[in-house]
Amino acid sequence: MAESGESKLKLYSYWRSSCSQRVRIALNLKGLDYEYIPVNLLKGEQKNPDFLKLNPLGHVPALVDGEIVIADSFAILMYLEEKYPQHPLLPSDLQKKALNHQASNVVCSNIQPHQNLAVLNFIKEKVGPDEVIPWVQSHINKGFAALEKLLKDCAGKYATGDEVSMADLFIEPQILGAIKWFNIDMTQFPLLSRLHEAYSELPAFQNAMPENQPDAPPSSVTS
Ligand SMILES: N[C@@H](CCC(=O)N[C@@H](CS)C(=O)NCC(=O)O)C(=O)O
Repeated sequence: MAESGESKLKLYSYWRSSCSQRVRIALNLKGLDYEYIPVNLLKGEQKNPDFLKLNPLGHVPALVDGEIVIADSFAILMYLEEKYPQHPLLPSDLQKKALNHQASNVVCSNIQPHQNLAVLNFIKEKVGPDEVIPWVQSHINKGFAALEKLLKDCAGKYATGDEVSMADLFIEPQILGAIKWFNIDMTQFPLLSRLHEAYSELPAFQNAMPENQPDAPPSSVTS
């Protein structure tokens, strides 16, 4: 909740954006009320001058907290963690904390950048439309195989133990996208498949799902 005298948090988001979904989950877990401001990536609204003032890279998400503007989901999560410590996203155990950073970075540095809209449009145009899906699949498969190995000895109910932590916020949106948009065969990844099932039970994750966002088209509920 916004404290009295403080303005409500604003999240610039796109319903299908996995990076935005990470932040939506964090806000839900921490019980923070926020205003959802849609940025339609397919219409190119991320390149509008007003939005570029918030993030010169022209990417969602961006979070505005009073006078403070932060873009990049990792930076936003770190900010939320310090300013709103309820429901911590990082364990105090140093090794587990490092593992959370590493697993999160597998998704945000080694998988998601390869499937970004601008990258896919570039491949479609310069290489060929048939190469788009194989390109993304190769990066998702490589990253998911690494996550299976990385997490095999430490996963509990969730990625790094029995509490939801930061790695989970990166993993679930990536799995959803892999299944929904990139036709990944998840039977190759039993641990990630099990985690995906566990996340589907949690209201903070359910409410952050793409189809539950105000800018999701009605057809997305069944697609
Ligand atoms: N590292 C950034 C990446 C942000 C990013 O790539 N966002 C995508 C959506 S998930 C985007 O806005 N793409 C717009 C485009 O490619 O034009 C983060 O984690 O927030």
